[in-house]
Amino acid sequence: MKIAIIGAGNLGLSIAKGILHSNGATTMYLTKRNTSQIKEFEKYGNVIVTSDNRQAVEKSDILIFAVQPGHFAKILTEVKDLLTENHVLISTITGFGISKIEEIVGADHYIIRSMPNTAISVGNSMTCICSNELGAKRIDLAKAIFNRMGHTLEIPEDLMQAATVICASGIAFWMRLIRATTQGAIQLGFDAKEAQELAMHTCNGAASLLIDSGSHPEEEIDRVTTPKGCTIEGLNEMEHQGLSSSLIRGIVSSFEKINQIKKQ
Ligand SMILES: NC(=O)C1=CN([C@@H]2O[C@H](COP(=O)(O)OP(=O)(O)OC[C@H]3O[C@@H](n4cnc5c(N)ncnc54)[C@H](OP(=O)(O)O)[C@@H]3O)[C@@H](O)[C@H]2O)C=CC1
Ligand SMILES: O=C(O)[C@@H]1CCC=N1
Repeated sequence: MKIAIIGAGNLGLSIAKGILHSNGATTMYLTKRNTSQIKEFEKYGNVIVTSDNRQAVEKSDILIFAVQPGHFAKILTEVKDLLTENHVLISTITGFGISKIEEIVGADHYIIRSMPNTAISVGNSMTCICSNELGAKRIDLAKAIFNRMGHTLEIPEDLMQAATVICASGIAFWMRLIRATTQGAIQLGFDAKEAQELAMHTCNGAASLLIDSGSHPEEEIDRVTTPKGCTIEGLNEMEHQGLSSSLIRGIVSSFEKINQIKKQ
């Protein structure tokens, strides 16, 4: 597969690393205006770093756009005359709907919207995807690309903003929970490195339990909470302090913000 990542910033480079990690491309173009910080990627023989978006589009079949929303329309306009019937356009851009993409390049292209997260760099993204009418013919291809780098779920486009909050911003939310757990562990006597090791592997174990068993979180909680024991004591105190409520409120605030950004 010949892949171009237009906008090799935080997310674009995470995708590039995921693709390299999974040997997922025959050639990969990485573009940004200032290429000096990412030249090192050319040490991988099949990677070309350039600021020339048109060259990247001409030489690739799969185009993954990962620029800031304010830059996207200009870039699509810059390359639209080069788009052929073979190109698959995959946008990761927040709040930029399929209809807006079609307005610029036309509806006669395979257009996919995807919402991965930065864990794609280590092959463990949760990626939601949807497509335009024609793009439905390439959705399995897009799923295959993202499944090599984590887990994929096809969703209706009107859930894309919610998916951004849960999956993309979600990385930051879970990081803060891991960090807080680490701070608690330090207070209980572990050094900082061990505290983080304990926190992140326990987090990983909790998610793996649900993924492997398909069980509900409360079932797993019931298996841990000894009557009159320390777990239920801690859990109830966390809830008295608003743990679930603050998480839900944070998610809803994030969603309200994303909807404001979309209107701008
Ligand atoms: N970060 C995340 O976790 C996630 C981000 N997203 C979405 O992905 C998009 C990118 O986000 P993020 O990676 O954080 O943003 P960044 O600002 O880190 O990356 C955007 C990149 O685009 C490049 N760029 C700007 N203009 C051009 C241009 N004309 N041609 C080529 N490249 C250009 C910039 O580099 P330069 O200035 O050198 O050109 C920059 O490296 C956003 O729309 C965001 O909403 C979605 C899911 C997760
Ligand atoms: O914070 C943001 O607005 C973007 C979208 C999801 C991740 N980063």
